Amino acid sequence: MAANGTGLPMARKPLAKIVTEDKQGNGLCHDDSAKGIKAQTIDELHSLQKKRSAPTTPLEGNQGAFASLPDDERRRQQLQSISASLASLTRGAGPKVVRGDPAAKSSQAVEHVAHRHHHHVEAPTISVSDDSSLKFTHVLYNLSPAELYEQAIKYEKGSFITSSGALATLSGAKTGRSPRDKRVVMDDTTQNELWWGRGSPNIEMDEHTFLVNRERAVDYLNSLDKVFVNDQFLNWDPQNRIKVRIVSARAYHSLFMHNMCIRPTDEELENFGTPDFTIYNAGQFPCNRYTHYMTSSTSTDLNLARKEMVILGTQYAGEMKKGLFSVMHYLMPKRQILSLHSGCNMGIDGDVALFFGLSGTGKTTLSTDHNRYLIGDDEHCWSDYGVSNIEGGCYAKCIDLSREKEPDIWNAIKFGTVLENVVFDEHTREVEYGDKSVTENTRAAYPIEYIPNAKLPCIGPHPKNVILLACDAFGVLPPVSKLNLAQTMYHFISGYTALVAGTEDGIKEPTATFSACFGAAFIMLHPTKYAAMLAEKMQKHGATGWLVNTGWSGGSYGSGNRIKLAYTRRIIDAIHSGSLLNATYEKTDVFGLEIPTEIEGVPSEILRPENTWGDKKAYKNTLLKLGGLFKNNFETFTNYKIGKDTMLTQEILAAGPNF
Ligand SMILES: Nc1ncnc2c1ncn2[C@@H]1O[C@H](COP(=O)(O)OP(=O)(O)OP(=O)(O)O)[C@@H](O)[C@H]1O
Ligand SMILES: O=C([O-])CC(=O)C(=O)O
Ligand SMILES: [Ca+2]
Ligand SMILES: [Mn+2]
Repeated sequence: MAANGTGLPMARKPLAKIVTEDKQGNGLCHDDSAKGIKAQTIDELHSLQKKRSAPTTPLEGNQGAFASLPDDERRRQQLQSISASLASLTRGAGPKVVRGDPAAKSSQAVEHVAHRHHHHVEAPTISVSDDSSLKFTHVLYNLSPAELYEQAIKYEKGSFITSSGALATLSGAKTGRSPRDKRVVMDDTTQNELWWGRGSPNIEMDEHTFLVNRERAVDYLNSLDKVFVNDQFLNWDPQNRIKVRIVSARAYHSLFMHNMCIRPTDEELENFGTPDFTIYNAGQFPCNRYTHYMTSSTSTDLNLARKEMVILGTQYAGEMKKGLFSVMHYLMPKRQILSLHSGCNMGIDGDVALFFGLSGTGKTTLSTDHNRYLIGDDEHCWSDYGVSNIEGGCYAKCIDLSREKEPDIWNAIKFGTVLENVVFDEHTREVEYGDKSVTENTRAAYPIEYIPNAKLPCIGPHPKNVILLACDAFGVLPPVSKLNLAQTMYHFISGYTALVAGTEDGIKEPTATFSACFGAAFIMLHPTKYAAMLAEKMQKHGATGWLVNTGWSGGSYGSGNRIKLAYTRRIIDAIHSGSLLNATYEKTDVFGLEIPTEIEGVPSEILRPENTWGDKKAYKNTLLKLGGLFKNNFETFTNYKIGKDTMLTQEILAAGPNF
């Protein structure tokens, strides 16, 4: 490289000016012919860059809360509603809210409104004005992904654009959910309705303590220059759709929920009205350990009567997603609709499969299948009309993600996708999916339409196959077994897996876990309520149950290996196609499972776990050990009746391991 004093390589010969011919054939230098811009100043030039969003189409008739109102009035009412959401319960008014970014000069004081509320709560109202009532809270309302990217990159440390266009973020000290910090308000209604006590995820708190935490969150949010507000929907079944509002402090949280909940159209947003449920996410701010019921600085609090959730002391975005899922687990069964921690997809012939399983067992991986339509990866409802996804996006684990094994998920990680806690090359911004430096629970959250064969709207007919996924760290469960109804219910209630590290805070090594209904952390009623509904629906619609081990083979965790994803996919293919239903079966000892002798594309010897173990004695001991763990776990359920059918209850009790 030649030195020329500029640090740039020296050109050998000056390049000739590029000359183009105009119509008259005169040689013209192209940069002289460029027309001048319209702007006179830099500010004017910048103002040309952004076009005002087109006004949304006026509605015919009086279709919603805000229909037939002039635009200004509608926007004023929207702000009023947000101010009402953010109102302190101990002061007279909601904050002065103004729409737009505080950094953009033009938004200042244009549309501001303060909500005055009529008290329903017996809390002291302090009429003297305090400083908080003097300031404005800027509301960034349903921003677009591009706007949220800019907010995140400008203001949130640890936000970067990866080489594929995703937004890399850090969730802070918590990189998984904190189930021990979940609290649910116990009142006269919930005391009788919900599942409390041993084994239940619902740890009680009282209404007053909830209000203390709510006030803490609201005061924190109002002390900020700006908050993000998302108004969105849950549940693709239009009859049972829920309106949710998420108030948060971070662009990361707003983009995450934009992706995970159902995104309203402009028209739906105009008519949104009052939300059915509101989340106050003040995750950067801890709860107060002096507050009753608080056992750490993290608290995620559900109040079903107030239809509110408060988040303090954790920025892990999955808390919002799973908090809303808990709410659905309460609301839907009241309407005779079964809520499910399951993935769901549909074949070209309309055959629907549900994939149940605890975190990391393969719901997202296996429901995302290039040969089938994806209905959803994690949360569904099963009503009298079929299945519907609760969410509008997917939340995939991305540790060791590979383009070859999971191409659809790989390709979904592009502009708009939130990538949590991944490590990337500081220069190329290429993500190193194998890197666990921040956490093992790295995640990608993307809108469901980023999967090319997503089924939109995300609904489908009644399921034909119900696949229970277990990631068996002991390596003794067969790769696949066919279940009768009683066995399906037994395994559904047991909810066995080896919890893969990371998704729940504090778990570092896989261990055997039992989690009723494959999601005890999110259910609100007693597990037998959901189980009875599942049995009734499976029976009525003739669905077949399967148990698929996506975990170890040839030995336990540490000595055996995880079953190859390619084999699991062949097994799932055989379930979908119906070919496995007609295979030849033999029965296993201890668990009494029906296992097929062969499946196309899968080595037959792995279908029978004991074949794959070198040490047969160790196999037998491990099998008995796991059987014992199942028995112990199920003891708590032996006193419950499952549904109206006493026969079924007896059969379920007998469907467990026998030795
Ligand atoms: N045989 C297998 N079957 C399924 N998944 C496998 C298998 N082997 C390895 N895996 C890996 O296991 C993980 C399964 O995670 P997945 O995201 O599907 O979990 P999930 O059930 O959706 O959990 P969550 O409810 O936490 O989202 C993926 O990282 C996948 O690549
Ligand atoms: O909730 C989360 O953080 C991830 C998830 O899907 C689960 O744990 O089931
Ligand atoms: Ca998932
Ligand atoms: Mn999940």
